[in-house]
Amino acid sequence: MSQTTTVMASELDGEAQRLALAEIGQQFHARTWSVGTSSNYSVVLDRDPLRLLITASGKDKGNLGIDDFVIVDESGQATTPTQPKPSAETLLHTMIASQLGAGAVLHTHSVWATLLSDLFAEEGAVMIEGYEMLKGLEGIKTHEHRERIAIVENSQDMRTLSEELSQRLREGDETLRYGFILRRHGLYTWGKDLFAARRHVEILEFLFEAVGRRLSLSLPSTVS
Ligand SMILES: CSCCC(=O)C(=O)COP(=O)(O)O
Ligand SMILES: [Zn+2]
Repeated sequence: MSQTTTVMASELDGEAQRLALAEIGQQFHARTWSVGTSSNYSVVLDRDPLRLLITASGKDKGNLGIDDFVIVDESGQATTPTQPKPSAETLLHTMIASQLGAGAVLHTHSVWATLLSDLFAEEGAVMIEGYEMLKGLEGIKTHEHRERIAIVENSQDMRTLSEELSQRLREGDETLRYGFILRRHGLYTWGKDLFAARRHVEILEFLFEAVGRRLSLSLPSTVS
């Protein structure tokens, strides 16, 4: 095989993206955001038609191998029959990638996001205000900002869940600008590429922990 053919074959198969997602799994596992088999990660390989590289279902996210991924199409189906079973939550990834044009989607299961999603379920969002780290979210330029991150009731019915979220996104729901937390489940966030999506996970998980610890310490929630 010529050098050009080798490069093209490895791009099609997403080898570099597999390694990048495996590294993210190791890092998120070490941060306790992706322990056990929790979480799933995806990156867009091709846009037209959509080809998404996503973690296979039930894999240890701290120890992903090169074959622990699946290439799926826009409907969440594996593009070839010999691949492992894609994540049970694939439809959320394909919806976000196609509807928002996200280049990567990352889902984590941190303790703080899980607890806050329960605590603020009735409000329908976690409110974050006044923290410098908000500037790590795409487009936010000052700490003098209030962001509300949606809390969505958890479900095992991914088709209904992705349709519900798709509808809210079409309506321009501002609490879905950077992501959402499935109640008692975990965070979904995304970005124009893997770097931006990873940054959003790191920033949001920091902010959730800050809000959670502030409440645990009974510190006032008002910004001065
Ligand atoms: C113990 S994790 C439960 C399933 C889940 O929420 C998750 O994120 C992993 O599911 P997958 O099918 O992507 O392995
Ligand atoms: Zn999950």
